[in-house]
Amino acid sequence: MSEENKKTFLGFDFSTQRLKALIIGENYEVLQEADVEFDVDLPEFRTSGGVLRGEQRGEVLAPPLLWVKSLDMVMDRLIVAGADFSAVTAVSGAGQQHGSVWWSKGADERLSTLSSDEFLHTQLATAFVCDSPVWMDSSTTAHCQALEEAVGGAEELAKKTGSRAYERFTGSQIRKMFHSKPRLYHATERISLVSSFAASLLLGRVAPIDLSDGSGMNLLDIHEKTWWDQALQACGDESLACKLGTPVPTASVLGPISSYFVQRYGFNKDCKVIAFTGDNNSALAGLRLRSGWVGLSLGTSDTLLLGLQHPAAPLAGHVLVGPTPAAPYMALLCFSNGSLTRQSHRDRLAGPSWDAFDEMLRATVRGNLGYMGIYYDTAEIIPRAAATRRLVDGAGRAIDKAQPQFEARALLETQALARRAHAADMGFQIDQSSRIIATGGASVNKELLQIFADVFNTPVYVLDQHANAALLGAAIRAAEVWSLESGYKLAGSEPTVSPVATPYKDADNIYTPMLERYRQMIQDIPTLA
Ligand SMILES: Nc1ncnc2c1ncn2[C@@H]1O[C@H](COP(=O)(O)OP(=O)(O)O)[C@@H](O)[C@H]1O
Ligand SMILES: O=C(CO)[C@@H](O)[C@H](O)COP(=O)(O)O
Repeated sequence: MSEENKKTFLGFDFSTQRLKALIIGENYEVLQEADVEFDVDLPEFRTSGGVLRGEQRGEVLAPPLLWVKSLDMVMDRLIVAGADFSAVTAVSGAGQQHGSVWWSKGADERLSTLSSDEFLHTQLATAFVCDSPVWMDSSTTAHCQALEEAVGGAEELAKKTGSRAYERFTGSQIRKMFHSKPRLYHATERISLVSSFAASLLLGRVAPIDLSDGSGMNLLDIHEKTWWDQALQACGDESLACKLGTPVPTASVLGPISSYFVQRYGFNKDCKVIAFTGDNNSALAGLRLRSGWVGLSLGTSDTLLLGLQHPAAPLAGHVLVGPTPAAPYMALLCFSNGSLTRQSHRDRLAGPSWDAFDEMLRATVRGNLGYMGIYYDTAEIIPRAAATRRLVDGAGRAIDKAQPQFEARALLETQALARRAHAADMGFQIDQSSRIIATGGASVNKELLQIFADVFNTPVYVLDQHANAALLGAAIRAAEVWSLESGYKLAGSEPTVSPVATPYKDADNIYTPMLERYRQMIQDIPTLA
């Protein structure tokens, strides 16, 4: 194929701690990639782990301008990596779920008239009315209760929207803004999710919310695939539907890339922007989960993902509209104490090196002589609990601390036990015939994956093409949705997986009793009011 006809596809992942970008070719081979780590590369925003703590208890926010500036930066880094933007045929992306971006009046106009001589962040400095509440926010318990009451109870809300009310879901966050900061609510022209906000920057107008990420708001009827009026009324006023815009299927071509990117970076004016979606939704698309396969995303949060053919009505966990026609619905469980909690205890126990931490794990035996530990550095989502710490020895006695190597293994084994116990409670069927497909930053850690394999008594696999399925999924979705619309047949090869950890024969004997001990331990953890 001649250079002029070369077609490439660009994917972004605006996740909690960094912005990642990846260009793939027609065979889905990785050509270039770059990333921007918010805390390190943009210290002027003073984030820790990509977020800021708010004034009120449980508030967790991120400045949207941080994400805008990271896009300016990652584009330059892609150029340094050798990217040829003129070959990019379509672009799509993923974003951390549930977070809301509050655009000020005139946002659409401003996005469509950006000057290519200047950075995006200098031109969008006043485009937002406030910082964005993100998925780690747990400050909206009262609004969750009010939302459930207004629609006839938790069960009714779960039946319609796929989830009972959750603090981080966008509906209760909007309700909080409407009631506690009405001036900001009314000064807002449009409300985006992080994913649709990011798409807006590429599109040059406020982009629609996609149905898959839109189902993480407690506002969408996941059966009818429209906003649910009763939930909208419970969370805002009659202007809310306009502020949100009409949601679109995730496999939608939104339009051509904005002239800003054509003029500044040399994109072809026919390059298409495909709807962006949530990072877990995008991971599901990237992992191509087959029947019996369970996705395990080890990003800032730990999430378990499952493709579904039909929506179920859970009282815990979430059912979302799926991101691809092959997965019309998906199930998701999210644990907030994931990588950042592992990282902070690694620092405390072993210093800032994963190798040193892994060495500690190797110095202990599977089952950890019975030491177990619950470490919630931040409020936990499953089970709903405030930040706390519980450590027990082999006899089940509460202790304050243990030798560092026991604490290291206790943290990881108890995290894996929690994922297994709650997955079982919520109807995820995982047994020896299943496969776990791990992805995300911590999926490079073989010791951690071995623990998951043993605790679940199930082999663990990873994607061969890339450690980050959300990012790869974004680029692949760009390629496939464009191909479907244009009728151009792509060579694109299926992503493949390889085993990285197989359970030992005695895994069940060791971990089944520990599963029961975990269940007893959480009885004593006070749940959030
Ligand atoms: N070798 C490793 N072992 C365990 N965790 C790791 C390792 N390398 C990176 N991580 C974790 O990966 C996390 C980042 O994962 P990533 O998927 O990029 O997060 P996000 O997408 O939420 O921004 C970091 O917080 C770090 O703790
Ligand atoms: O809240 C959820 C899922 O419901 C989180 O999983 C966010 O989507 C953040 O993702 P990561 O940055 O941890 O990948």
